[in-house]
Amino acid sequence: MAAPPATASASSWCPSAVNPRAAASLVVHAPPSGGPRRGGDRFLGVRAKAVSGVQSGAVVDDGVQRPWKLSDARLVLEDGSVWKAKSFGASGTQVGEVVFNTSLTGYQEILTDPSYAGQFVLMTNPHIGNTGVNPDDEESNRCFLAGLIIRNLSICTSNWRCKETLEEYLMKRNIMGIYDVDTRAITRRLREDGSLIGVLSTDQSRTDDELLQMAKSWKIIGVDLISGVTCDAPYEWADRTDLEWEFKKGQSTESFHVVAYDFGIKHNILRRLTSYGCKITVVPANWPASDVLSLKPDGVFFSNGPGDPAAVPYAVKTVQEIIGKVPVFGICMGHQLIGQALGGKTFKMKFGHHGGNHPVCDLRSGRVDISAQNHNYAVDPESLPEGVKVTHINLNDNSCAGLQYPKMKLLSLQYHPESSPGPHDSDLAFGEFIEQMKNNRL
Ligand SMILES: NC(=O)CC[C@H](N)C(=O)O
Repeated sequence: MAAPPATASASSWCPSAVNPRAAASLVVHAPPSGGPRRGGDRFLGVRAKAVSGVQSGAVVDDGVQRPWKLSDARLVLEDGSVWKAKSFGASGTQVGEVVFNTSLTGYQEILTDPSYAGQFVLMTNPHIGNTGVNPDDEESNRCFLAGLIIRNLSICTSNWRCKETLEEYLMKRNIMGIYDVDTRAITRRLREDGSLIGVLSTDQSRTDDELLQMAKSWKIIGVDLISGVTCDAPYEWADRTDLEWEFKKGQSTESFHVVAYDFGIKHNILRRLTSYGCKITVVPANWPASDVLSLKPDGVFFSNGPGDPAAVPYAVKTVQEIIGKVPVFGICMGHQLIGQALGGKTFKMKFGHHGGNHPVCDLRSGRVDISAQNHNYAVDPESLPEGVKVTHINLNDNSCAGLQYPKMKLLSLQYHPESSPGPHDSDLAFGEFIEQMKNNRL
């Protein structure tokens, strides 16, 4: 393992100063704290019970005896950078794509969003874990992501809904987490070089080179990740947003039967559709379009989901067979599949959009919403046929954030009107889908 740069200082860690691509060799980055910091390492005693290999006894590292461990995990990125960190949650070795999420909180919803399958989520907010975890904020029944990367793990939890700590939660679900790593430096690198594949390991017997080779030989583009997260069989969904939390005024009087394709669906999409008066049948990603249409639904919903939309031609074909026959609404992966089904192209973005603070403009009204986003791919509007309207753009980079094709009674959004986590500004999009189904009845 190469030694940290001799002149390691805050500025020498910035990607332009120490760029492993330029150096063409492994560059090791020590944890930013370099040892116990106020609060942070009092935590070691608490963690010792849960995490194997972390003891509060003296540790000899680099020939120096200290009462704490400098690091017990490594994140090795495909560009050759090695980031030493402390582990919490599961131990082991895991490969995935590293993306950064700019939400201030909502880590539990992020952990259970199936669209993160195959990815490590790095939270840019430095303080994570302070609200613990509760049974109500799950966005699916499992954590599908590769792991969680954070700067500081809160030493205590203080929320009236908290039932367990973030660490206990990750341990139970066998998900790896690391903290005490320079998340800001990694984020700057991802912004400069684009999303990177990484390997996270607590296994000291593996060399940095081995982990680097693992990262370099792993692929996420062109892989069908939907089949690993979709449900096995159809089911009915009837839960609405709890009245305690409901912010929509007025009760829905009319009821609509919606079939929702589960490409990795988030629970809050189902809750919001139900709150707007929908009765929902959820079907697996490979459910035949003919079976769905034979149910004579008022509308069909195409959900969010992980991975590359170009890697799931079966789903594109399904969308093609349904659009134009009944009103449809797509969110995120659903939006991308609609784009492809219309004959358009999707492409991989440099580092994607992940966070609850993305400004989106509805070009029809000029209204700007602050939105929740989580995607690495986008629809190329130039590739769409005439008549398809780009209704929304992301104001950070002008990328396509929404489509409408009145001829086909079709609406779609690249971002997440259901939020969870994130602002509720775009909730009215569900109302637009309802209006579309209403008008189709007339
Ligand atoms: N949230 C989602 O549906 C993600 C869509 C797609 N997997 C992407 O990364 O672009």
